Amino acid sequence: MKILIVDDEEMQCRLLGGFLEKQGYTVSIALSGAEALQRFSEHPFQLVLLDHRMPDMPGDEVLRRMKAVNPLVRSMMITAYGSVDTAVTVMKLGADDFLEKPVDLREVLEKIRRIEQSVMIEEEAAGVAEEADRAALPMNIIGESAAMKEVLSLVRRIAPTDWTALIRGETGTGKELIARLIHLLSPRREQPFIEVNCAAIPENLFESELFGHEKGAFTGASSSRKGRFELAKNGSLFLDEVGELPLSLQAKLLRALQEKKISRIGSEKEIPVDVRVLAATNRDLKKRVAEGAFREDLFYRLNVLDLEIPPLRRRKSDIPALVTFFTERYSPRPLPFDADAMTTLVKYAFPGNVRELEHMIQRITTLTRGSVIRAGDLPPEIRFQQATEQGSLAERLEILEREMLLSALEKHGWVQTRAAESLGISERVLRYKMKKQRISKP
Ligand SMILES: Nc1ncnc2c1ncn2[C@@H]1O[C@H](COP(=O)(O)OP(=O)(O)OP(=O)(O)O)[C@@H](O)[C@H]1O
Repeated sequence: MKILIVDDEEMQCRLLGGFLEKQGYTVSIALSGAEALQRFSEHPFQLVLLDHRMPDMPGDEVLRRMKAVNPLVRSMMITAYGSVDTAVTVMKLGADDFLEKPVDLREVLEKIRRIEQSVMIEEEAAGVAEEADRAALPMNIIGESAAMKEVLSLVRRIAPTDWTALIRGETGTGKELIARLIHLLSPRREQPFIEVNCAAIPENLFESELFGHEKGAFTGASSSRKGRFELAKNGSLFLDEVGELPLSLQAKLLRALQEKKISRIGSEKEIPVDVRVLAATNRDLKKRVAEGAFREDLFYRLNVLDLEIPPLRRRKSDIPALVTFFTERYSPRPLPFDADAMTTLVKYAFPGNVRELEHMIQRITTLTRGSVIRAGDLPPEIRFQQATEQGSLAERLEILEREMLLSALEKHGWVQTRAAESLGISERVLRYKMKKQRISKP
């Protein structure tokens, strides 16, 4: 992205310009409104950072004239602290965002990256990347809903870069799947994709897992071992559940990300590591930062690209496609869901998101003997939710009965005599109820 900084304070321009260049941006500076307009007419800048108050021309006037040349230019107004009371006023001046002096560099970076993301999305909407969007994905991902289409579109745009991405979303929404997709769409696709589940590794083993160790570095280190950073060399490192990373390790991770070098435990030698880091969390990391449980600097380092995967209940139009997709995956024979069953599923909130749906289909396809799945075949929690909303006593009892039958049968390895005994009914009654509830041994 090409950025123009306009401010009559030269020091301010140089400071900001130097910082943004280090972040990989192409930066030019102009020390007056007139100079800015001159430069703007000569170069296609995509973003302008403008001081609101300049001696020769107010910032908003400069911006107005720039927009006459290029209406798509993005802008941020820099205002003296407290001089413009609300963001709304700045937006009225025509800017996309604003910054207050003294400028906080990290804030600038965060805001610029947000603008970049929104530019990408807009270009997408304008059809710039329509062709790329139609190209098949290198893996099976269902994305029928507008929300998922937007996620996939953003993924296609950011995949070729080396930027770190923070993938946020509730459990089971598909964060890991998206991380793998980013890797497969990136120039690193032939290189390893290495996963680290930050919640699963005990704190005392973490450093060694991530950075490796030399022989004899600690008791039990009988041979030297590469850490996952090294294993991911030239590829991508996926830090799952990054919010669980112990504070003691956050500083070490940050250093590795900043310096792009690591040292194994027990060695002074620095090993360069070229990895792209993708992180995922189902926690509110900003809140963790506020609570002091997560380092703010690490958060900004990871959150260069912010990808949010919406929960399934907010993209219900994906449910039918996912149902078909998983049924085809798990059922050896065609097994359609009737309209009633599908409606029941679409109404359900899926607190466990796509993973819950996947497991449910896996279970149903093995348990059901019929050739069509009906609402009655759905697990009790799904039917029960419906029943609590609208069901009669008889319906609720039926659901409860099904749940009890299934759990007794599973508990007793589908030995009907024992299941019947545990339920306090005869085997004949059990068989009758199983037939009525369309339950058969998987
Ligand atoms: N859009 C999708 N299309 C097809 N399969 C999906 C989709 N989203 C998720 N899945 C499947 O759902 C399951 C859960 O996805 P995944 O493990 O990526 O979720 P997650 O958000 O990383 O979960 P967690 O937070 O628990 O780690 C996986 O088997 C994945 O393949």
